[in-house]
Amino acid sequence: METLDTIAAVAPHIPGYVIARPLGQGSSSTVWLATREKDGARFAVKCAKAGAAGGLATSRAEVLADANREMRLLSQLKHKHLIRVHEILHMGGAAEGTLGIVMDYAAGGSLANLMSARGKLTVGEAVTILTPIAQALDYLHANGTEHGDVSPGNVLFTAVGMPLLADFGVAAKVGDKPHDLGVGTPGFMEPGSESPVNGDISRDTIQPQRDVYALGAVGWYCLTGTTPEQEQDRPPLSLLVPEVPKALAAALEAALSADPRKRPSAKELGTAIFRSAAPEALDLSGAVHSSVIPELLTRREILGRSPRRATRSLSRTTRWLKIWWRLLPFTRGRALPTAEPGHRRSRRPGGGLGRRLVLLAVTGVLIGAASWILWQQNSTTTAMVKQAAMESGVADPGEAAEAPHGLDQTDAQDLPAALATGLQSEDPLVAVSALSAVRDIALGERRLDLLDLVNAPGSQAEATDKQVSDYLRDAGTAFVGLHTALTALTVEGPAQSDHVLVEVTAATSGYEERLVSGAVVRTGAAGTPQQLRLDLVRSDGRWRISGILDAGPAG
Ligand SMILES: Nc1ncnc2c1ncn2[C@@H]1O[C@H](COP(=O)(O)OP(=O)(O)OP(=O)(O)O)[C@@H](O)[C@H]1O
Repeated sequence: METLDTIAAVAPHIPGYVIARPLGQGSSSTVWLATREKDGARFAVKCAKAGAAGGLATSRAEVLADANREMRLLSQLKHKHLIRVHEILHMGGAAEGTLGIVMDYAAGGSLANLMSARGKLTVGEAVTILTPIAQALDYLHANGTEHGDVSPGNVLFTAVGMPLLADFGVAAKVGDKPHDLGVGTPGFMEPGSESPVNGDISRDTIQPQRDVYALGAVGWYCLTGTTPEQEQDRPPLSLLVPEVPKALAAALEAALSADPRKRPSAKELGTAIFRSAAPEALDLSGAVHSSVIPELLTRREILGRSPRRATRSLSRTTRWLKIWWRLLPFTRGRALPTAEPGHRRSRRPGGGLGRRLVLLAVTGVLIGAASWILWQQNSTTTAMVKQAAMESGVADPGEAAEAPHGLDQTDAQDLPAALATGLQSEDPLVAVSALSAVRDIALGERRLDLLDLVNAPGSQAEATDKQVSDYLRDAGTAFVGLHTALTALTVEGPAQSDHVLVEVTAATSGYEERLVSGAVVRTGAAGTPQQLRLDLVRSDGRWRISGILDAGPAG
C-alpha cells in the first residue's frame, strides 16, 4: 500500500468541490479530501485511475463500469459501520472522462495507517475494531453481498474512532458474475483463493466465509503485527500473544480455519469477539494527518502517555478552546457512563485542558462503543441503552440524528422574541447577552445550527464551538439545563465601531448531559465565574462573537 508521502497523483478537478489533500491510494484509485463549495462539508472523493496496474479495471470503460457498480452497490446498503456514498461525479481536468465517488470522510484514517504507527494493538482495541466490522459483514451477508477485500486499508475510522468498512470495489452480490480469482489483499485472503476451494463451494455464488477468514486475519494482524500463516504452519495465537483471552484466540483461529465450513458466521464471530474482552478506546494519535489532530477525540495520549507532547500538538486553537470550554465545566472525578457492567471505565485523566478533552473523548468512545457492540446482548439494561443509543443517533455518529421533539431545527424564528430582538440590537451589551443565551439553547437543546447566529464565520470562536458541536452530534447528547449568566458587562472601544471588546463575568450553571431519549449520561457541575473579554464583530447589522480572551478568574 502506498503512503500519503508517495502519492504523486495530480489533484483532479471536481466540479463543486475544492481539493484539500490526498487521503490514500489503492491499486485502482486515489482518494482525495475535498470540501464542498456550497456548504464547506468535507468528503472523501475516490477517483478511479484508468489503466491502474494491479487493479481489476484496465481500460477507461472498465474503470467507469467499476465505479458505477461500486456506487450502485453501496447506495443499496446502509449500515452504521459501512462508509456512506453520497454521489458519483464526472471529473474534470486531468481526470476528464472518469468518475469520482463522493463518500463520508473518515478523519481517523485507516487501520493500515494505525498499524504502521503502532505495530500492534491491545486486546481491547482489537475488540473495539473487530466487533463492529463483524456487524457490518453480518449485515452485508444477510443482504446477499460479499465484501471481498476485508483488510486493514479498508477499515477506516471516524474522528471519534468508530470503525467503518470501506471499498466495495470487488464486492459481489448474489447473482453477480463469479469473482476473478485472486482479488483481495495478500495476507488477508483465504488460502487457495487463487484456485477453487473445497469443490462444494462453487465460485458462482457469494462466499461470506471468505470475508470471515479475512476478518480473522485482520484480528490476527492487529494483535501480532503480522498476517497469519497457513493453518498447518501457524503457532497458536496464545503463544505469540499470551495476554489474548482464550475465547478471543479460539474465535480468531476458528475464523482462520482452512476449511470454510469450520468457520463461524460473521455474526457468531462478532459475538465471540465481543464476549471475549472489554472494548477499549482507540489511540489514533500518531496515525493521522497533523491537520486532523485537533478534531481527533480518541486521544488517550493526552491522558497519560505523553501529555506535554500531545498538548503542544494541539497548538494555538487550544487556547481558545480552553477558555470557551471553561464555560462547560465537566464534573471532576465522576465516573463516566459505560454501557456494560464490568466493562472498563475511563481512567482519571490529568488536569486542565487535557482532562476536558479526554473526558469528552473517552465519553464519546465509550458511548460509541456501547452502540457499536450492543448487538447480541439481551439484558434489559442493555436493551434500554441500545434503545437510547438508537434514538439518540449515537448508534450512527456519522449521520445526523433524526432528532424527535424538533431538536436540531435550524430556524431562528422560534427563538423567544426577546432573544431574536436582542440578537439584532445595535448595543453590544444587549447583543452579547442574547448571543450567550442562544448559545445555551444551541448546546442545551442540540440545536447546533443556532451557533451560526452566535459566532462570526471563520473566527476562532466558531472553530472552538465546532469542536463542541461535533462532540454533541457524535455523542447524540445535549447539555440540558446549561445556563450562562453574564454579569458586570462593560464595553471597551468606541461606541460606533463594528468591532468591540466586551468585558464580562461569566458563570455557568450545572447541567445534565442527556441523550435525546432523556437518559442522563453525565452531569456537569456549575463553573467558577470567569472574567472574560469577548471579541465582538458586527456585520450585516448583527453582532457576533469572534473570539474570547481570558481575563482571569473573577473576583
Ligand atoms: N472515506 C475515506 N476517508 C478517508 N480516507 C479514505 C477514505 N476512503 C479511502 N481512504 C484512504 O484511501 C485508501 C485507498 O482507498 P480504497 O481502498 O478505497 O482504494 P482502492 O483503489 O479501491 O484500493 P485497493 O483496490 O488497492 O483495495 C484507503 O486505504 C484509505 O487510506
